[in-house]
Amino acid sequence: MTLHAEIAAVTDRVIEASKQRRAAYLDLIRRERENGVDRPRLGCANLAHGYAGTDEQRDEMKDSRRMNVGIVTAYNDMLSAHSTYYRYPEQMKVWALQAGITAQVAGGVPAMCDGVTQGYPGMELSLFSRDTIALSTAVALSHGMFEGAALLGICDKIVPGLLMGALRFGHLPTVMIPGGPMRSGLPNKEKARVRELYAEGKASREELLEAEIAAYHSKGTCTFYGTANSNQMMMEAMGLHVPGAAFANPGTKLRQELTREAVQQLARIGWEGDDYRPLGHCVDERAIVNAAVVLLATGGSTNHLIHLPAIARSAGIVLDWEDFDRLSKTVPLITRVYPNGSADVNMFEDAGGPPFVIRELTKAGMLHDDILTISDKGFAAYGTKPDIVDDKLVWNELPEESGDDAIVRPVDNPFWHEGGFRILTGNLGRSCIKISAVEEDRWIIEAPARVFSDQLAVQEAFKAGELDQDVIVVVRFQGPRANGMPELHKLTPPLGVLQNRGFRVALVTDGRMSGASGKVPCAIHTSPEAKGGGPLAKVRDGDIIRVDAVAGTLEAKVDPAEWEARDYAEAPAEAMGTGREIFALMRHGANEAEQGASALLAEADL
Ligand SMILES: O=C(O)[C@H](O)[C@@H](O)[C@H](O)[C@H](O)COP(=O)(O)O
Ligand code: SF4
Repeated sequence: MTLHAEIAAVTDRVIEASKQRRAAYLDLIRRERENGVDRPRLGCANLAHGYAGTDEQRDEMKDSRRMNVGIVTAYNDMLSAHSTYYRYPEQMKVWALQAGITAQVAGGVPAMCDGVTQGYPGMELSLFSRDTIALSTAVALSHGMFEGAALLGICDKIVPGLLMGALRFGHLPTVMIPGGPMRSGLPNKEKARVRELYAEGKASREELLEAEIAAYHSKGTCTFYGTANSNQMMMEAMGLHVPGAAFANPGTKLRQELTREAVQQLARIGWEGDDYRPLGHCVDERAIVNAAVVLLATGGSTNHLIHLPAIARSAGIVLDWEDFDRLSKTVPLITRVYPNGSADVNMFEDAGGPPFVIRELTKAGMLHDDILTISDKGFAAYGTKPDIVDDKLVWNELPEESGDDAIVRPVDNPFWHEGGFRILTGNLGRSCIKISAVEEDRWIIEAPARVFSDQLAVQEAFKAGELDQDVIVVVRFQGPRANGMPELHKLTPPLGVLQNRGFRVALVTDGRMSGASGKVPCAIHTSPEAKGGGPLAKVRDGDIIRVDAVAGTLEAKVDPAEWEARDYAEAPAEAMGTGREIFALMRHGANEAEQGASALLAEADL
């Protein structure tokens, strides 16, 4: 397969931009393998402490020829997606012994459910929970007791955080182990309809709660194609899962066997054997470009415009929004999964799922098919479908045709000839917009601004009928250094109602939206952020603003001399409560969204 010229050119740009950092990273993980903290170097007391917690396996663990796997788990009952991990370590320890290795829980990491905190103060810890997870992963693996790692995480910031931490131990072979989506409940579009009725006072709270519970009804990942499920698609394209593991439902034989295979595959790629596959070699510039390509081809979450650069930097790789913009102009949109359509991930999986996407993009030369995957079947395996036949895990070729061309299509018959992402630039800064879920007649919005400093005030203004007009809602001081860059997804229903009423509306913010946000045009991640002097701090009510996703511009149409002379609005005081005050260190040190919005990376000069 010949690689598409633009994919090759963007990859070369990433390689060039990463040269020094990547060389330093590869040297670090070489040194860590040769003389880092690991079991052979630990003293007897240290080892005794390390074995005591799993004394039932002490004899096997003392046999240092056996690989010991460190399990890092994000289990909790707050995320429906992660509640499925409850018994995983127990099972994995048994499967490890069967594979001639051992496994221990190296540590747990925190995980926030953005669905629970959406619209509430906890959401201001959401982005920084990613870096907290990275730190917790490093604490777990710093015990030096492991020759491999298994990372149990699925949702939004958890996969990025786990990878950011584990990549600093990139000398270890590492697999990502997903848990799968819950089965389909109330369709996402129906859920959104009831929300809009409630926002208009046409549905009761009881009716809304019933609809929400019918949508989010059991263990497993939510079924919309948001940040969590975008993670799974990207992990497949990076070859960090067992092939095709993304969307098998929890509690099924297939899910169990995929997890067993992950443990057994780790045993096969350990560093003593001749098939050593360290994480830091798997995650290279090509794997990162693969992740960006599948994100764009599937209309994935805009949060990955922040998380993927952060993951990349943790491996010495520099990826920026220009790379995304260029890839988006080349990579076609070949899936329609909510919010970019009405199907959910279970229907996407049944129609062909990630294997279909990977096979089709590979055939079109849009993916690097020579990356080092954790599977020894090679990258082509990620274009095949796992199944249980005669009680055994097998991989089958997919049918040539899509199982449903309203959900997933081949590259030569896409839903749209390009991905759904654009950079916007202008006198309001550098911003991102995802238009794959926005009607084409709303890609250019020009209207008077209404300016807010928090999302609750927007909801109050909506309820008071103050927004019933063409309007560009500006919500500023939502950047990482202001209040932790929360998602403003609770604004989707009121803005959607205004749009349904026929008004021309758009959102402009230095904050984020959810991967589940869709139909309203939103210019997000606007940088430099308002706090500290970004241009959004100059906007005033009534300014005419133009969001133009066709030309790629974001402008306040204000006389330049007046604009120049304007003062910056004062940032609100930093909030207290819900633990926000102890995250000040992460706010104060955060770099720009395009670099990952991370104090961790900024301070470590990554
Ligand atoms: O980026 C994402 O995918 C979102 O953060 C998602 O994880 C979050 O849970 C949303 O809030 C869910 O959508 P609803 O709030 O509409 O249920
Ligand atoms: S997808 Fe979002 S709402 Fe669903 S479990 Fe994960 S974090 Fe929570």
